[in-house]
Amino acid sequence: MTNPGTDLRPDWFEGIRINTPAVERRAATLPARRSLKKDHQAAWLLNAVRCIDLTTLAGDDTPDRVARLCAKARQPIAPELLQAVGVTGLTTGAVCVYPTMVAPAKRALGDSGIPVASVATGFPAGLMPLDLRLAEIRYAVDQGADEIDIVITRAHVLQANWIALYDELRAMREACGTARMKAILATGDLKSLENVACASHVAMQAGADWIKTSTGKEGVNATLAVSLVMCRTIRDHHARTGVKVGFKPAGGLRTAKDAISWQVLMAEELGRDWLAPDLFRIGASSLLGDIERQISHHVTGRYAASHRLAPA
Ligand SMILES: O=C[C@H](O)COP(=O)(O)O
Repeated sequence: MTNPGTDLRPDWFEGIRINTPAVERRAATLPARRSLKKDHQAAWLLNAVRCIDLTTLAGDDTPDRVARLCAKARQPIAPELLQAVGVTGLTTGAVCVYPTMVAPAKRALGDSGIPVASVATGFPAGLMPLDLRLAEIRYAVDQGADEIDIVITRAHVLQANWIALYDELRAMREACGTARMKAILATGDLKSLENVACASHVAMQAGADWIKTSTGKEGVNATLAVSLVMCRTIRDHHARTGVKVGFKPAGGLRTAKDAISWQVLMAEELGRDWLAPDLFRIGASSLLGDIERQISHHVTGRYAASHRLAPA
């Protein structure tokens, strides 16, 4: 399902005020929430794996590196561990690469059904003429990308130019064709939580299928406070339109604890529907290692019985 979007509706967000200390207090409690029973941690970690956009976005990426990444996406956790917990067919949610790496990724993923996401629109800064940014989207789609992770023009947000932001996002949405679109807000560049909320609303109104925090290249990337604000705008958009928009935190997520904290956020703020890859992705280049270590610990300790591994 794709988000059809709406007309630009500034009245949904203009004048929005955010109580930053309250947001930060609430975000700080999330990693320790009891809503996630310890007994079920392995299942939550396995769920995180299926929601990962396994990413390589480095200047020295090669088709060989991308092929290795795709092999990991197809088999993210050692088969003997999965066997021990009675899980089969686990893959990551997608792989995420630069546009010139889409074709090698498609080849390496074959008939696995794992989607290829491509960044586009002059990632990470987005400071290119719009026609070139749109051409880059069309190139990535032509190469076989199933999902496009676009970056917004931060200046439009900083100048509160919502019409310009909406128009560029609409054009990007159209260039994506049948590919699904993730709108990267680069929240670390946006100066305030109010700006994050306004940009989130505009992106959803313009038809973004997911809103995504960061490129991984900003000084500050995904934080729980920013994610909380974005999730509440998703909730608001859903209440107004009935459309469920997904969320993708990205940048700096490296630990199993991070994977759990963000899932608690999704479960508590948006509900269980937002714990599936259609509505939740974790953008990460180096999160799998720690998750696999923790699952290994669970398997070789007291979590080996598969009946204990269904999500709580
Ligand atoms: O979209 C994904 C990010 O670029 C990944 O950032 P990371 O390398 O900090 O995990």
